[in-house]
Amino acid sequence: MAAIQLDEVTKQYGSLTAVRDLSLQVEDGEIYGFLGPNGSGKSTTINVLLDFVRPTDGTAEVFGIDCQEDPLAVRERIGVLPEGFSVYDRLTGRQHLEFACESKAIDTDPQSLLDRVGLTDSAERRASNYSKGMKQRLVLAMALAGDPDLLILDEPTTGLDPNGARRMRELIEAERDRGATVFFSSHILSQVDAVCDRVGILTGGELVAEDSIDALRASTNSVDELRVTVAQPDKRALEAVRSLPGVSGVRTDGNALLVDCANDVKADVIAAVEETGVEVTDFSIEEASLEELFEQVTRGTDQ
Ligand SMILES: Nc1ncnc2c1ncn2[C@@H]1O[C@H](COP(=O)(O)OP(=O)(O)OP(=O)(O)O)[C@@H](O)[C@H]1O
Repeated sequence: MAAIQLDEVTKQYGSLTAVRDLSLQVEDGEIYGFLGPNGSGKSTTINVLLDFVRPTDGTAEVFGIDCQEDPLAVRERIGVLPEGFSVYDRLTGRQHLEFACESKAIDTDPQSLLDRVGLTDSAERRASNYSKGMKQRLVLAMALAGDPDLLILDEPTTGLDPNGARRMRELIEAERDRGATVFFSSHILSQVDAVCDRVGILTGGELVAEDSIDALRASTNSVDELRVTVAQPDKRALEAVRSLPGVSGVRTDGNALLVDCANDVKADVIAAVEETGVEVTDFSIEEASLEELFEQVTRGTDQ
């Protein structure tokens, strides 16, 4: 059974369509990155899953339970880091976790949850004195209480420094290893690459692409940079590469040729250099950045 099943979900706010005809399925045990620029409908979709928002049309299910018909049963299966999370200023970190464990009727040790999110030393401090990143980790610890089957994280890496973002990735992976499904939204693409099994890209409320990042890279004609190091730089090699179809630019950097080329012509580039009698001593590939990939997929939408 799918962890999340959306069928033709549409949400309209008056004349504005925030989500249009959205169908997607997240498998049990998957890490799914829900990507899109600001205002593309990510939070609206998450709010439909949580029944904070009623869809105008279509259905949403979590582990086969209808999100609108039985939201409480859905809530029992999930842990949530909402977009506009807030903390209780007067409670300490530990008290937050005690409250979360009590309200979920579980006897997990709050300390173990605080340890997992790196708040061990701040457990007795009031949350009002926490930094934004610490508050976010605290809310995340509350979401982890009770080992939910599905974690829904709305922009979990926003506001985190690189260390915090790395820790978040590790935590997401640990949750997956435990057997949980993780569904998280982001517009910071470089932070999802390493962690997602699949991504869905939303623009203007519509799903415009869905696949693994590698497959998305292969399916768009994103331009990679190939660095070909040669024993002896030679003008003939430069000309031979420049005339190849699929090559959009060539320049030299010391003993290397830097070639902007489509994914499927890299072998041709190396062969063309060798055919001129120039020895290739090394080569490496700089893949198109996720931002470029994202730009390609979402191009033409007016966000
Ligand atoms: N309660 C509401 N009333 C009217 N319009 C809304 C409401 N909530 C969201 N919208 C609109 O719906 C669209 C989608 O918003 P949503 O918050 O789902 O996008 P998002 O992808 O989560 O954006 P962000 O990354 O900025 O959080 C936007 O145009 C937004 O202005």
